[in-house]
Parts: sequence; structure tokens; C-alpha cells
Amino acid sequence: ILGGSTTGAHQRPYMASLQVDGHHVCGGFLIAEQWVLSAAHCMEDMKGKTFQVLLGAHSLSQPEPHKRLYAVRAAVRHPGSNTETNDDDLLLLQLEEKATLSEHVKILPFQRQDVDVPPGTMCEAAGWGFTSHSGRKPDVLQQVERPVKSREECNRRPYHDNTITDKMLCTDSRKKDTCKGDSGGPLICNGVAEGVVTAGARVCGNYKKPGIYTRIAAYVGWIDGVMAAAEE
Ligand SMILES: NCc1cccc(Nc2n[nH]c3ncnc(Nc4cccc(O)c4)c23)c1
Repeated sequence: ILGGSTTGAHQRPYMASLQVDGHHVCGGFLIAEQWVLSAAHCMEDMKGKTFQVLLGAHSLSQPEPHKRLYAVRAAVRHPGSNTETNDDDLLLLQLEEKATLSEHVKILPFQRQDVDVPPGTMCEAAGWGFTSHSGRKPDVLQQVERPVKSREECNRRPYHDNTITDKMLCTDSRKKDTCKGDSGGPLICNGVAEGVVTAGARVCGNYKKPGIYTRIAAYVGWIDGVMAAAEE
């Protein structure tokens, strides 16, 4: 997160850190007791390594009473996701067991109505991604407030030039923005998860490349279907 601030400890108890070999690689968030939603691109540089999901954390390094690493029973990428585009950039992670919910570990509701967030709506992103262009990694959770930018404007040059589909949304990225390591985290508008951070052009903090998010409401059928199928 560029240009943001440290979150109050455990004020975002739905946040997940996706870890490979004990290192934070992506964000994610708890959408059900045994399910974390994140971004498919987070699984790209995995080379068959194993994911773990850290819940209940504020600091990535310090011992905290409610921090707990969960093994992943299943990782389900959206079938439309691929390395060439930002399309369908969603990943569902089934935890090895149900998360123990508490004041520090909670489910974040997501938007189920497939209606665009009005441009200008102030939303929040959070994560443990880069806090500087030089690649500084924070130890504690960061957050930033960003206004939604209309798809019509976001699709113009010099912005994203017609690559933003109806299943994506944009936020202004002037100085304050998401960055490497924030992928997979939520965009929260009025207390509801509306988007999932996707890297897009990978540029951070440049107004010419607004932040891009996958619109969760456009994938409710897929999300419910994957979770239901695992219950059978
Ligand atoms: N703001 C959009 C966004 C959301 C999530 C991730 C990303 N960026 C990135 N995703 N993956 C990456 N691999 C390498 N470098 C990256 N960005 C980068 C790194 C240092 C300085 C800088 O200005 C930008 C990214 C960008």
C-alpha cells in the first residue's frame, strides 16, 4: 500500500496473508469459515510450493495471541484466469479446517448484487504489500482510502485504454494506491467487499494507471458453486 497508514491492530480481522515458505506473497480475506478469497495471479510464481494462510495477524513477524497459520486443503483458480490478462483473476482457498472465529478473525461480507459501485464512492484497500517504489515491505497491516473511478474514464487513454471489462472496477491511483503484495486483498466500500486487488499493469501510485479490482458481485455464482461443491 503506497501513501496509506497503519491499520488499527486487528481492526480488519478478515484479512489474510498468503504465505509461501513463511513469506508474505499476497493478500486475501475470509469469506466463509473455511474459505479465503484472493487473486489467481498469486499462484503463478509458486512452482508447486505450498501456500499457507495467516489469519488473525497485525504484525507479520511478532508473536500475537490470535495469529494462526492454516494449511490449504484446496486452491481453486477461476477457470478463466490466465497469465496474459487480468480477466477472472480470482482464487478460492479452502483451509484445512474451519477458522476459529473471534474478535481477531471474522468473515467479511461481499457484494452479491451485480451493480456498479458509483464513481466517487470512497473505498478502502488494505494489505502488507510494498509501501514504497523501492519495495519497502511493512511488518504491520496498512490501509488506504481511494475513490472509485468510472469505467468510462478508466478505459480512456492514458489510463487503461479499453482493457477494463464490466467485471472490473477502478480506483484513482494518484500517490495513494495498492502495490506488489496487495494483490488478492479486498476493496471495501461501505463495509462490504466489492473488489479483489489485481496487479493489472503492475504500476503503483501513478495516476495514469488506476488501481484495478475484480468485481466480486460478477462472480457470486462461481464462488457459491465452488464452496457448495466442496461440501458434497
Ligand atoms: N496498483 C496496482 C497494483 C496492485 C497490485 C500489485 C501491483 N504491482 C505488482 N504486482 N506484481 C509486481 N511485481 C513487481 N513489481 C510490481 N510493482 C512495483 C514494484 C516496485 C515499484 C513499483 O512502482 C511497482 C508488481 C500493482
